[in-house]
Amino acid sequence: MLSVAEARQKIFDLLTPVTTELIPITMAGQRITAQNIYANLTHPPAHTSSMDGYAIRYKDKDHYNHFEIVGSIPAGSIFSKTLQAGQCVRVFTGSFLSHECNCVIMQENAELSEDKKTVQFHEENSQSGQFIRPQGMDFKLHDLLIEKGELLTPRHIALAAGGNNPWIEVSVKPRVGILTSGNELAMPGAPLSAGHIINSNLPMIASLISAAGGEPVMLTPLQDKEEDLIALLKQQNRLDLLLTLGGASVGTYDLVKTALEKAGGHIEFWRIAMRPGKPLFAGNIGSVPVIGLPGNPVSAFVCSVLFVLPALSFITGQKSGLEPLIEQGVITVDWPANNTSFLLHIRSQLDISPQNGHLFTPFKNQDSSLMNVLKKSNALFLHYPHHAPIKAGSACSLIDLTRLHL
Ligand SMILES: Nc1nc2c(c(=O)[nH]1)N[C@H]1C(S)=C(S)[C@@H](COP(=O)(O)OP(=O)(O)OC[C@H]3O[C@@H](n4cnc5c(N)ncnc54)[C@H](O)[C@@H]3O)O[C@H]1N2
Ligand code: MOO
Repeated sequence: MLSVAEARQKIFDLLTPVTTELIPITMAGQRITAQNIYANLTHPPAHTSSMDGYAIRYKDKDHYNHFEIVGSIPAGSIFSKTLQAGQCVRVFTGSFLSHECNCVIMQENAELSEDKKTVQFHEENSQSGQFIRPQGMDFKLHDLLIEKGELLTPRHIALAAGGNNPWIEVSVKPRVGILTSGNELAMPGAPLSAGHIINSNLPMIASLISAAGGEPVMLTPLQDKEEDLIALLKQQNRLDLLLTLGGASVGTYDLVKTALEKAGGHIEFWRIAMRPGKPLFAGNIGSVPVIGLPGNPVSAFVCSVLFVLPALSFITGQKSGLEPLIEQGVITVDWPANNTSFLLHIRSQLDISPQNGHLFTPFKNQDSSLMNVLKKSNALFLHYPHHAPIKAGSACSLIDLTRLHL
């Protein structure tokens, strides 16, 4: 059976990066940059005041009791004169300053004369350059602001926009088809007959795809009927990735793999040495890569973390963010040996505090159908194959799901 790393590499080999598109900066939030973004101007464009007050020549500070006010620079305007000895100019936060203005005194430390033509400063310790943002302090023309492959968070959007980039080249959102099947499944809210359970995987995986920057394409849920599966699979040629859910195992009604082959598709591998998620398969139908997720909700979720999110990163060229990061945490309870050849992903509650660091507690019931345990789990503890029992207080590997916003 393949290891997780081998299976992930085989999935990458099936994938093709999406194309790119040019979109307005106002629409570019949460997208992945397809090109480096550069500064089209310098920011700030000039020396600017960071306070409301008066700008002076610092060298005049100790030589004058009263400074003559020779002008005012409201935001959006330019001061065209050059300050002479003993002169000052009224400034506001963001005012552009000429080069000889190298000290700003806050208005709280200034006393205007009655005729408002002069001002006296009561500030002992003013420094040269105080309350002045030098030209280009943030970035300079042609500076690299954001690299290709970065996720555009609101922080990135501020920088790209501030660098005067009205249009951004981004990766097209990958269209990810989601195909659920099973006679027992009814969508939330649909009439329920005896023997039915709710199709929770479809909403779960759709929300996971959206959260990861993809466009979920929810295909009509099917019954366990091979001909219907074949017909639907044959139509899927406009997707960047197809996820099937359920029917991946060995039961009489686990038809998805054979349906894929009969529809003209190909299975690259089936089964991996992990739990939950052992029956995962991957392949393709025409140009569309297919990942076959197991039907148990927890298995589908864990496989999505380990395989679907990295696949989306690969397709969009995202450099970091969706890869599950393996960290260390300290287990709070004794945990039995892993006597299997499977890498176990144990659902756990992780608590991070400055006093205790990363402490985690696995849930006792690790059944892969339990959505309630999954909801409470913010971490997956990696229990390696053939590992001895673990004592409380030992350091272990884990994946912090909150880092993936899951
Ligand atoms: N004899 C064996 N039986 C099973 C094996 C095995 O190796 N030998 N593997 C087990 C493992 S591990 C898993 S995981 C499951 C996966 O099976 P399938 O991928 O074939 O999934 P189904 O049989 O279709 O469903 C499993 C389980 O999940 C429920 N389910 C399915 N789809 C949904 C959905 N969209 N929303 C909510 N719940 C869903 C389904 O009702 C079943 O209860 O196989 C084991 N069996
Ligand atoms: O691997 Mo299954 O996914 O253990 O429930």
